[in-house]
Amino acid sequence: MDKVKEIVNQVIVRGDDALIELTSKFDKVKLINLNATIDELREASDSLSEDVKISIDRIWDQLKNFHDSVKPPNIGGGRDGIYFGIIWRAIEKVGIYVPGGLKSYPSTLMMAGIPAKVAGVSEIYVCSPSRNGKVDPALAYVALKLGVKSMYKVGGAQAIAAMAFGTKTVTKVDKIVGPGNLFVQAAKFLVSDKVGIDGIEGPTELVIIADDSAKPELIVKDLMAQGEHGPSTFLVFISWNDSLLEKVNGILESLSKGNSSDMNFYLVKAKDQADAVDIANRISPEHLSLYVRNPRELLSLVRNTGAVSMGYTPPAIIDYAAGPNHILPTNGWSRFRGGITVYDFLKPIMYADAMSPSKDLVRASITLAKYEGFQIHGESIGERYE
Ligand SMILES: NC(=O)c1ccc[n+]([C@@H]2O[C@H](COP(=O)([O-])OP(=O)(O)OC[C@H]3O[C@@H](n4cnc5c(N)ncnc54)[C@H](O)[C@@H]3O)[C@@H](O)[C@H]2O)c1
Ligand SMILES: N[C@H](CO)Cc1c[nH]c[nH+]1
Ligand SMILES: [Zn+2]
Repeated sequence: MDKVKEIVNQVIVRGDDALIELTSKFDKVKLINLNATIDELREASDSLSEDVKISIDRIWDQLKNFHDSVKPPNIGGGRDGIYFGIIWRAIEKVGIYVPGGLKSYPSTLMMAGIPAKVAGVSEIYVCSPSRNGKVDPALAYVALKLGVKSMYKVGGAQAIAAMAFGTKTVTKVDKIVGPGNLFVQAAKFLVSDKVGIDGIEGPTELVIIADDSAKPELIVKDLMAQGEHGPSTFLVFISWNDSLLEKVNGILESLSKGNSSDMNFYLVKAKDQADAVDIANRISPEHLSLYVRNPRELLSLVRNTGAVSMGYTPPAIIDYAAGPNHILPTNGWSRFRGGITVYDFLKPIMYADAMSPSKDLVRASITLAKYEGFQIHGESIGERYE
Protein backbone atom coordinates (compact mmCIF):
# COMPACT_ATOMS: atom_id res chain seq x y z
CA MET A 1 0.00 0.00 0.00
CA ASP A 2 2.81 2.44 0.91
CA LYS A 3 4.57 1.75 -2.38
CA VAL A 4 1.36 2.21 -4.33
CA LYS A 5 0.49 5.40 -2.42
CA GLU A 6 3.83 6.84 -3.51
CA ILE A 7 3.12 5.93 -7.17
CA VAL A 8 -0.38 7.45 -7.00
CA ASN A 9 1.01 10.68 -5.49
CA GLN A 10 3.62 10.98 -8.21
CA VAL A 11 0.89 10.81 -10.86
CA ILE A 12 -1.24 13.40 -9.02
CA VAL A 13 1.68 15.82 -8.78
CA ARG A 14 3.53 15.28 -12.06
CA GLY A 15 0.89 13.80 -14.41
CA ASP A 16 2.13 12.60 -17.81
CA ASP A 17 5.81 13.01 -16.85
CA ALA A 18 5.31 10.58 -13.96
CA LEU A 19 3.51 8.12 -16.25
CA ILE A 20 6.44 8.12 -18.68
CA GLU A 21 9.01 7.75 -15.89
CA LEU A 22 7.13 5.00 -14.02
CA THR A 23 6.54 3.06 -17.25
CA SER A 24 10.24 3.20 -17.96
CA LYS A 25 11.03 2.08 -14.38
CA PHE A 26 8.52 -0.79 -13.99
CA ASP A 27 7.80 -1.90 -17.57
CA LYS A 28 11.21 -1.04 -19.09
CA VAL A 29 9.38 0.72 -21.94
CA LYS A 30 10.28 4.19 -23.25
CA LEU A 31 6.95 5.63 -24.33
CA ILE A 32 6.92 8.26 -27.08
CA ASN A 33 3.16 8.75 -26.90
CA LEU A 34 0.90 7.65 -24.02
CA ASN A 35 -2.20 7.61 -26.16
CA ALA A 36 -2.31 5.07 -29.01
CA THR A 37 -3.36 6.97 -32.14
CA ILE A 38 -6.18 5.63 -34.30
CA ASP A 39 -3.60 4.85 -37.03
CA GLU A 40 -1.56 2.87 -34.50
CA LEU A 41 -4.65 0.89 -33.48
CA ARG A 42 -5.61 0.23 -37.11
CA GLU A 43 -2.11 -0.87 -38.03
CA ALA A 44 -1.90 -3.24 -35.04
CA SER A 45 -5.39 -4.60 -35.68
CA ASP A 46 -4.68 -5.16 -39.40
CA SER A 47 -1.70 -7.31 -38.47
CA LEU A 48 -3.93 -9.73 -36.54
CA SER A 49 -4.46 -13.13 -38.17
CA GLU A 50 -7.85 -13.87 -39.65
CA ASP A 51 -8.51 -16.88 -37.37
CA VAL A 52 -8.04 -14.78 -34.21
CA LYS A 53 -10.35 -12.08 -35.62
CA ILE A 54 -13.00 -14.70 -36.39
CA SER A 55 -12.62 -16.21 -32.89
CA ILE A 56 -13.02 -12.79 -31.27
CA ASP A 57 -16.14 -12.10 -33.37
CA ARG A 58 -17.65 -15.47 -32.40
CA ILE A 59 -16.96 -14.96 -28.67
CA TRP A 60 -18.21 -11.34 -28.89
CA ASP A 61 -21.56 -12.62 -30.11
CA GLN A 62 -21.85 -15.12 -27.21
CA LEU A 63 -20.90 -12.54 -24.55
CA LYS A 64 -23.17 -9.86 -25.97
CA ASN A 65 -26.07 -12.29 -25.96
CA PHE A 66 -25.41 -13.13 -22.28
CA HIS A 67 -25.22 -9.46 -21.21
CA ASP A 68 -28.24 -8.43 -23.32
CA SER A 69 -30.24 -11.01 -21.38
CA VAL A 70 -29.12 -9.49 -18.05
CA LYS A 71 -29.89 -5.83 -18.86
CA PRO A 72 -32.80 -4.64 -16.69
CA PRO A 73 -35.79 -2.77 -18.13
CA ASN A 74 -36.90 0.60 -16.80
CA ILE A 75 -39.69 0.14 -14.27
CA GLY A 76 -42.78 2.27 -13.83
CA GLY A 77 -45.72 1.53 -11.55
CA GLY A 78 -47.59 2.91 -8.62
CA ARG A 79 -49.40 2.41 -5.34
CA ASP A 80 -51.76 4.44 -3.17
CA GLY A 81 -51.91 7.47 -5.44
CA ILE A 82 -48.17 7.66 -6.04
CA TYR A 83 -46.59 6.91 -9.39
CA PHE A 84 -43.02 5.67 -9.01
CA GLY A 85 -40.31 3.85 -10.89
CA ILE A 86 -36.69 3.38 -11.85
CA ILE A 87 -34.81 4.66 -14.86
CA TRP A 88 -31.50 2.87 -15.41
CA ARG A 89 -28.87 5.39 -16.49
CA ALA A 90 -25.48 4.36 -17.85
CA ILE A 91 -22.31 5.77 -16.27
CA GLU A 92 -20.82 8.30 -18.68
CA LYS A 93 -17.06 7.73 -18.57
CA VAL A 94 -15.62 4.33 -17.77
CA GLY A 95 -11.94 3.37 -17.61
CA ILE A 96 -11.13 -0.29 -18.24
CA TYR A 97 -7.85 -1.68 -16.95
CA VAL A 98 -6.62 -4.59 -19.08
CA PRO A 99 -3.72 -6.50 -17.53
CA GLY A 100 -0.65 -7.04 -19.64
CA GLY A 101 2.37 -7.71 -17.47
CA LEU A 102 2.99 -11.42 -17.99
CA LYS A 103 0.38 -12.24 -20.69
CA SER A 104 -1.92 -10.39 -23.06
CA TYR A 105 -5.65 -10.18 -22.20
CA PRO A 106 -7.87 -9.17 -25.15
CA SER A 107 -10.50 -11.53 -23.65
CA THR A 108 -10.59 -9.26 -20.58
CA LEU A 109 -11.23 -6.16 -22.70
CA MET A 110 -14.26 -7.97 -24.14
CA MET A 111 -15.41 -9.12 -20.67
CA ALA A 112 -15.51 -5.49 -19.45
CA GLY A 113 -16.20 -3.65 -22.70
CA ILE A 114 -19.20 -5.66 -23.90
CA PRO A 115 -21.36 -5.22 -20.75
CA ALA A 116 -20.31 -1.54 -20.71
CA LYS A 117 -21.54 -1.14 -24.32
CA VAL A 118 -24.75 -3.07 -23.61
CA ALA A 119 -25.41 -0.80 -20.61
CA GLY A 120 -24.97 2.25 -22.87
CA VAL A 121 -21.70 3.74 -21.57
CA SER A 122 -20.87 6.55 -23.99
CA GLU A 123 -17.14 6.97 -23.32
CA ILE A 124 -14.89 3.97 -22.80
CA TYR A 125 -11.19 4.50 -22.04
CA VAL A 126 -8.63 1.72 -21.79
CA CYS A 127 -5.28 1.45 -19.99
CA SER A 128 -2.98 -1.50 -20.60
CA PRO A 129 0.79 -1.93 -20.47
CA SER A 130 2.31 -2.17 -23.94
CA ARG A 131 5.04 -4.42 -25.29
CA ASN A 132 7.89 -2.13 -26.31
CA GLY A 133 5.48 0.73 -26.84
CA LYS A 134 3.31 -1.28 -29.27
CA VAL A 135 -0.36 -2.17 -28.71
CA ASP A 136 -1.21 -5.88 -28.76
CA PRO A 137 -2.93 -6.57 -32.14
CA ALA A 138 -5.92 -8.42 -30.62
CA LEU A 139 -6.35 -5.69 -28.01
CA ALA A 140 -6.38 -3.11 -30.82
CA TYR A 141 -8.95 -5.17 -32.76
CA VAL A 142 -11.29 -5.37 -29.73
CA ALA A 143 -10.72 -1.67 -28.86
CA LEU A 144 -11.76 -0.63 -32.38
CA LYS A 145 -14.79 -2.93 -32.27
CA LEU A 146 -15.81 -1.30 -28.96
CA GLY A 147 -15.24 2.18 -30.37
CA VAL A 148 -13.13 3.23 -27.38
CA LYS A 149 -12.46 6.94 -26.97
CA SER A 150 -8.78 6.42 -26.13
CA MET A 151 -6.38 3.63 -25.38
CA TYR A 152 -3.39 4.49 -23.18
CA LYS A 153 -0.24 2.38 -23.23
CA VAL A 154 0.18 2.58 -19.47
CA GLY A 155 -0.15 -0.20 -16.90
CA GLY A 156 0.22 -0.75 -13.16
CA ALA A 157 -0.84 1.49 -10.27
CA GLN A 158 0.14 4.56 -12.31
CA ALA A 159 -2.56 3.75 -14.90
CA ILE A 160 -5.23 3.57 -12.19
CA ALA A 161 -4.08 6.89 -10.67
CA ALA A 162 -4.14 8.53 -14.11
CA MET A 163 -7.73 7.44 -14.81
CA ALA A 164 -8.85 8.43 -11.28
CA PHE A 165 -7.35 11.94 -11.25
CA GLY A 166 -6.76 12.69 -14.95
CA THR A 167 -3.56 14.02 -16.51
CA LYS A 168 -2.94 16.24 -19.55
CA THR A 169 -3.33 13.16 -21.78
CA VAL A 170 -5.42 10.72 -19.75
CA THR A 171 -9.12 11.52 -19.26
CA LYS A 172 -10.47 11.40 -15.70
CA VAL A 173 -13.26 8.80 -15.58
CA ASP A 174 -16.30 8.21 -13.36
CA LYS A 175 -15.58 4.53 -12.71
CA ILE A 176 -12.60 2.20 -13.13
CA VAL A 177 -13.13 -1.51 -13.75
CA GLY A 178 -10.88 -4.43 -14.48
CA PRO A 179 -8.53 -7.01 -13.04
CA GLY A 180 -4.80 -6.89 -12.49
CA ASN A 181 -1.96 -7.72 -10.14
CA LEU A 182 -1.55 -6.62 -6.52
CA PHE A 183 -0.26 -3.16 -7.45
CA VAL A 184 -3.19 -2.49 -9.77
CA GLN A 185 -5.82 -3.67 -7.29
CA ALA A 186 -4.21 -1.84 -4.35
CA ALA A 187 -4.29 1.34 -6.46
CA LYS A 188 -7.99 0.85 -7.26
CA PHE A 189 -8.70 0.47 -3.55
CA LEU A 190 -6.69 3.61 -2.72
CA VAL A 191 -8.46 5.85 -5.25
CA SER A 192 -11.92 4.46 -4.49
CA ASP A 193 -12.84 7.54 -2.43
CA LYS A 194 -12.50 9.64 -5.60
CA VAL A 195 -13.82 7.36 -8.33
CA GLY A 196 -16.14 4.36 -8.61
CA ILE A 197 -14.50 0.95 -8.69
CA ASP A 198 -15.86 -2.49 -9.45
CA GLY A 199 -14.22 -4.17 -6.45
CA ILE A 200 -11.01 -6.17 -6.13
CA GLU A 201 -10.13 -8.59 -8.95
CA GLY A 202 -6.59 -9.65 -8.23
CA PRO A 203 -4.53 -12.79 -8.85
CA THR A 204 -6.66 -15.69 -10.06
CA GLU A 205 -8.10 -18.24 -7.64
CA LEU A 206 -9.57 -21.67 -8.39
CA VAL A 207 -11.11 -24.23 -6.04
CA ILE A 208 -12.08 -27.61 -7.52
CA ILE A 209 -14.41 -29.98 -5.70
CA ALA A 210 -14.45 -33.45 -7.28
CA ASP A 211 -15.85 -36.93 -6.69
CA ASP A 212 -14.91 -40.28 -8.19
CA SER A 213 -16.65 -39.42 -11.49
CA ALA A 214 -13.82 -36.94 -12.20
CA LYS A 215 -10.71 -37.67 -14.24
CA PRO A 216 -7.63 -36.86 -12.09
CA GLU A 217 -5.70 -35.77 -15.22
CA LEU A 218 -8.38 -33.15 -15.99
CA ILE A 219 -8.38 -31.88 -12.39
CA VAL A 220 -4.63 -31.31 -12.69
CA LYS A 221 -5.07 -29.74 -16.13
CA ASP A 222 -7.66 -27.25 -14.80
CA LEU A 223 -5.48 -26.32 -11.81
CA MET A 224 -2.42 -25.83 -14.00
CA ALA A 225 -4.44 -23.86 -16.57
CA GLN A 226 -5.20 -21.17 -13.97
CA GLY A 227 -1.63 -21.49 -12.67
CA GLU A 228 -0.56 -20.04 -16.03
CA HIS A 229 -1.63 -16.60 -14.77
CA GLY A 230 1.47 -16.35 -12.63
CA PRO A 231 3.05 -17.29 -9.32
CA SER A 232 0.39 -15.52 -7.19
CA THR A 233 -2.42 -17.79 -8.46
CA PHE A 234 -4.23 -19.64 -5.64
CA LEU A 235 -5.07 -23.27 -6.51
CA VAL A 236 -7.03 -25.68 -4.32
CA PHE A 237 -8.39 -29.19 -4.82
CA ILE A 238 -10.93 -30.54 -2.31
CA SER A 239 -12.31 -34.08 -2.11
CA TRP A 240 -13.49 -36.64 0.45
CA ASN A 241 -12.25 -39.43 -1.80
CA ASP A 242 -8.79 -40.63 -0.63
CA SER A 243 -7.99 -42.47 -3.83
CA LEU A 244 -8.74 -39.37 -5.99
CA LEU A 245 -6.67 -37.12 -3.71
CA GLU A 246 -3.76 -39.59 -3.94
CA LYS A 247 -4.02 -39.81 -7.74
CA VAL A 248 -4.05 -36.01 -8.13
CA ASN A 249 -1.16 -35.69 -5.70
CA GLY A 250 0.78 -38.35 -7.62
CA ILE A 251 0.32 -36.58 -10.96
CA LEU A 252 1.33 -33.21 -9.46
CA GLU A 253 4.43 -34.75 -7.89
CA SER A 254 5.48 -36.49 -11.09
CA LEU A 255 4.99 -33.25 -13.06
CA SER A 256 7.02 -31.23 -10.56
CA LYS A 257 10.06 -33.57 -10.77
CA GLY A 258 12.83 -31.80 -12.63
CA ASN A 259 10.48 -28.92 -13.38
CA SER A 260 11.06 -25.50 -11.86
CA SER A 261 7.36 -24.54 -12.05
CA ASP A 262 6.35 -21.78 -9.63
CA MET A 263 2.80 -23.11 -9.19
CA ASN A 264 1.61 -24.03 -5.69
CA PHE A 265 -1.27 -26.41 -5.02
CA TYR A 266 -3.29 -27.07 -1.87
CA LEU A 267 -4.99 -30.47 -1.53
CA VAL A 268 -7.71 -30.63 1.12
CA LYS A 269 -9.42 -33.70 2.56
CA ALA A 270 -13.10 -33.02 3.33
CA LYS A 271 -15.46 -35.21 5.35
CA ASP A 272 -18.09 -35.37 2.61
CA GLN A 273 -19.69 -33.30 -0.19
CA ALA A 274 -21.39 -30.82 2.14
CA ASP A 275 -18.15 -30.30 4.08
CA ALA A 276 -16.29 -29.72 0.79
CA VAL A 277 -18.74 -26.96 -0.20
CA ASP A 278 -18.55 -25.49 3.30
CA ILE A 279 -14.75 -25.23 2.99
CA ALA A 280 -15.10 -23.64 -0.46
CA ASN A 281 -17.65 -21.16 0.92
CA ARG A 282 -15.19 -20.17 3.63
CA ILE A 283 -12.40 -19.71 1.09
CA SER A 284 -14.79 -17.67 -1.14
CA PRO A 285 -12.78 -18.29 -4.31
CA GLU A 286 -12.92 -16.44 -7.59
CA HIS A 287 -13.63 -19.62 -9.61
CA LEU A 288 -15.29 -22.76 -8.23
CA SER A 289 -15.45 -26.01 -10.19
CA LEU A 290 -18.02 -28.61 -9.11
CA TYR A 291 -16.53 -31.57 -10.97
CA VAL A 292 -19.04 -34.03 -9.52
CA ARG A 293 -21.95 -36.20 -10.69
CA ASN A 294 -24.57 -33.90 -9.13
CA PRO A 295 -23.32 -30.33 -9.71
CA ARG A 296 -26.82 -28.80 -9.66
CA GLU A 297 -27.55 -30.26 -6.25
CA LEU A 298 -24.25 -28.91 -4.91
CA LEU A 299 -24.85 -25.50 -6.50
CA SER A 300 -27.74 -25.00 -4.08
CA LEU A 301 -25.19 -25.08 -1.20
CA VAL A 302 -22.75 -22.61 -2.80
CA ARG A 303 -22.72 -19.24 -1.03
CA ASN A 304 -19.49 -17.47 -1.97
CA THR A 305 -17.74 -17.53 -5.32
CA GLY A 306 -17.50 -15.51 -8.52
CA ALA A 307 -18.44 -18.20 -11.05
CA VAL A 308 -19.15 -21.92 -10.97
CA SER A 309 -18.04 -24.43 -13.62
CA MET A 310 -20.61 -27.21 -13.51
CA GLY A 311 -19.58 -30.87 -13.76
CA TYR A 312 -17.34 -31.64 -16.73
CA THR A 313 -17.13 -27.92 -17.73
CA PRO A 314 -13.55 -26.61 -17.71
CA PRO A 315 -13.20 -23.30 -15.79
CA ALA A 316 -11.17 -22.05 -18.76
CA ILE A 317 -14.27 -21.97 -21.01
CA ILE A 318 -15.73 -19.32 -18.66
CA ASP A 319 -12.44 -17.42 -19.19
CA TYR A 320 -13.24 -17.20 -22.88
CA ALA A 321 -16.54 -18.10 -24.40
CA ALA A 322 -19.28 -19.51 -22.17
CA GLY A 323 -21.03 -16.16 -21.60
CA PRO A 324 -20.58 -15.41 -17.85
CA ASN A 325 -17.79 -13.04 -16.96
CA HIS A 326 -14.20 -13.96 -16.12
CA ILE A 327 -13.68 -10.64 -14.29
CA LEU A 328 -14.47 -11.95 -10.83
CA PRO A 329 -13.86 -10.93 -7.21
CA THR A 330 -10.81 -12.29 -5.36
CA ASN A 331 -9.37 -11.99 -1.83
CA GLY A 332 -12.67 -13.05 -0.26
CA TRP A 333 -14.65 -10.29 -2.00
CA SER A 334 -17.08 -12.88 -3.40
CA ARG A 335 -18.66 -12.83 0.09
CA PHE A 336 -20.34 -9.56 -0.90
CA ARG A 337 -20.14 -9.07 -4.65
CA GLY A 338 -20.06 -11.04 -7.89
CA GLY A 339 -18.51 -10.80 -11.33
CA ILE A 340 -18.97 -7.91 -13.74
CA THR A 341 -22.39 -7.49 -15.33
CA VAL A 342 -24.24 -4.61 -16.97
CA TYR A 343 -25.25 -3.49 -13.45
CA ASP A 344 -21.64 -2.35 -12.88
CA PHE A 345 -22.21 0.28 -15.57
CA LEU A 346 -25.76 1.31 -14.64
CA LYS A 347 -27.28 3.49 -11.93
CA PRO A 348 -30.90 3.16 -10.84
CA ILE A 349 -32.44 6.65 -10.77
CA MET A 350 -35.61 6.35 -8.74
CA TYR A 351 -38.51 8.78 -9.02
CA ALA A 352 -41.90 9.41 -7.44
CA ASP A 353 -44.83 11.50 -8.67
CA ALA A 354 -47.18 11.95 -5.70
CA MET A 355 -50.28 13.38 -7.42
CA SER A 356 -52.90 12.18 -4.91
CA PRO A 357 -51.27 10.12 -2.18
CA SER A 358 -53.57 8.22 0.14
CA LYS A 359 -54.46 10.10 3.34
CA ASP A 360 -52.97 7.49 5.69
CA LEU A 361 -49.62 7.61 3.87
CA VAL A 362 -49.57 11.42 4.19
CA ARG A 363 -50.44 11.19 7.92
CA ALA A 364 -47.77 8.52 8.49
CA SER A 365 -45.13 10.73 6.84
CA ILE A 366 -46.05 13.75 8.94
CA THR A 367 -46.07 11.70 12.15
CA LEU A 368 -42.66 10.19 11.48
CA ALA A 369 -41.19 13.54 10.39
CA LYS A 370 -42.35 15.05 13.73
CA TYR A 371 -40.91 12.08 15.64
CA GLU A 372 -37.55 12.66 13.95
CA GLY A 373 -37.69 16.37 14.83
CA PHE A 374 -38.18 17.44 11.22
CA GLN A 375 -41.14 19.80 11.74
CA ILE A 376 -40.77 21.60 8.39
CA HIS A 377 -40.51 18.33 6.47
CA GLY A 378 -43.92 17.45 7.90
CA GLU A 379 -45.37 20.90 7.10
CA SER A 380 -44.17 20.73 3.49
CA ILE A 381 -46.18 17.55 3.09
CA GLY A 382 -49.22 18.66 5.14
CA GLU A 383 -49.62 22.01 3.36
CA ARG A 384 -50.04 20.20 0.07
CA TYR A 385 -52.27 17.30 0.91
CA GLU A 386 -54.17 18.08 4.16
N1 LIG B 1 -9.71 -11.74 -10.89
C1 LIG B 1 -9.88 -11.56 -12.18
O1 LIG B 1 -10.99 -11.32 -12.63
C2 LIG B 1 -8.71 -11.64 -13.12
C3 LIG B 1 -8.90 -11.67 -14.51
C4 LIG B 1 -7.79 -11.69 -15.34
C5 LIG B 1 -6.51 -11.65 -14.78
N2 LIG B 1 -6.37 -11.62 -13.43
C6 LIG B 1 -5.07 -11.51 -12.78
O2 LIG B 1 -4.46 -10.31 -13.24
C7 LIG B 1 -3.08 -10.41 -12.98
C8 LIG B 1 -2.30 -9.79 -14.13
O3 LIG B 1 -1.07 -9.48 -13.62
P1 LIG B 1 0.15 -9.03 -14.53
O4 LIG B 1 1.27 -8.72 -13.60
O5 LIG B 1 0.39 -10.03 -15.59
O6 LIG B 1 -0.32 -7.70 -15.29
P2 LIG B 1 -0.82 -6.28 -14.75
O7 LIG B 1 -1.12 -5.48 -15.96
O8 LIG B 1 -1.87 -6.41 -13.74
O9 LIG B 1 0.44 -5.64 -14.02
C9 LIG B 1 1.55 -5.23 -14.73
C10 LIG B 1 1.98 -3.88 -14.23
O10 LIG B 1 2.37 -3.95 -12.87
C11 LIG B 1 3.33 -2.96 -12.59
N3 LIG B 1 4.38 -3.50 -11.73
C12 LIG B 1 5.05 -4.67 -11.92
N4 LIG B 1 5.97 -4.81 -10.94
C13 LIG B 1 5.88 -3.73 -10.14
C14 LIG B 1 6.58 -3.30 -8.95
N5 LIG B 1 7.52 -4.03 -8.40
N6 LIG B 1 6.21 -2.13 -8.39
C15 LIG B 1 5.23 -1.38 -8.92
N7 LIG B 1 4.56 -1.73 -10.07
C16 LIG B 1 4.87 -2.89 -10.64
C17 LIG B 1 3.92 -2.53 -13.92
O11 LIG B 1 3.73 -1.18 -14.11
C18 LIG B 1 3.16 -3.33 -14.97
O12 LIG B 1 2.70 -2.51 -16.03
C19 LIG B 1 -2.77 -11.89 -12.77
O13 LIG B 1 -2.48 -12.09 -11.40
C20 LIG B 1 -4.08 -12.58 -13.11
O14 LIG B 1 -4.31 -13.74 -12.37
C21 LIG B 1 -7.44 -11.62 -12.60
N1 LIG C 1 -8.84 -16.87 -15.32
C1 LIG C 1 -8.77 -15.43 -15.39
C2 LIG C 1 -9.59 -14.86 -14.21
O1 LIG C 1 -10.89 -15.26 -14.21
C3 LIG C 1 -9.27 -14.87 -16.72
C4 LIG C 1 -8.50 -15.21 -17.96
C5 LIG C 1 -8.24 -14.42 -19.02
N2 LIG C 1 -7.55 -15.16 -19.93
C6 LIG C 1 -7.38 -16.36 -19.44
N3 LIG C 1 -7.95 -16.41 -18.24
ZN1 LIG D 1 -7.65 -17.93 -16.72
